[in-house]
Amino acid sequence: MSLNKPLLLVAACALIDADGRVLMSQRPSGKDHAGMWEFPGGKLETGEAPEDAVVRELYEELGIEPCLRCLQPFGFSSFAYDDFNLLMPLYLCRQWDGFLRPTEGQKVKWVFPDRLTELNLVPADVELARELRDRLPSGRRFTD
Ligand SMILES: Nc1nc2c([nH]c(=O)n2[C@@H]2O[C@H](COP(=O)(O)OP(=O)(O)OP(=O)(O)O)[C@@H](O)[C@H]2O)c(=O)[nH]1
Repeated sequence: MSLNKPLLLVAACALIDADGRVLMSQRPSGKDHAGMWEFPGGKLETGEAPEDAVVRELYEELGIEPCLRCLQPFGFSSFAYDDFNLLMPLYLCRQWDGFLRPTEGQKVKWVFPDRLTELNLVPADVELARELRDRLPSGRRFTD
């Protein structure tokens, strides 16, 4: 049971490129789960809608601007960390303006869906990565 813990609302996004690969971001040193991989995104600000949080966070972290209409709900993670319960919707996005420019010193990489679960993922993302692997085209048919 996960009683008496604060609920943390985070919104995240799986950016998908023309080859069908998903952008993953590595948590920088000094943060919890440093070195582990996660979807770009972040905490909701007070009163903020999850979609607006995704647009804001992607601009802040990666310098790109997804259009609101391009965010497609995919699923969510509900995960009990030691000190909070995480609730995190995940959106898919295939269209954005601007060029990828990680702004917070974080490493990012494009990953084919069938390789996502091989990453050292933050715990709350493991199930979502499996879902993406199973539901997205592998994206490798025309590249191998
Ligand atoms: N952005 C993001 N956060 C995730 C994911 N999965 C997951 O468990 N989290 C957790 O959600 C929490 C909030 O993430 P965040 O990126 O806004 O915050 P942070 O810890 O980097 O701190 P800060 O932005 O306040 O400096 C973190 O504890 C992070 O580990 C994910 O896929 N994306």
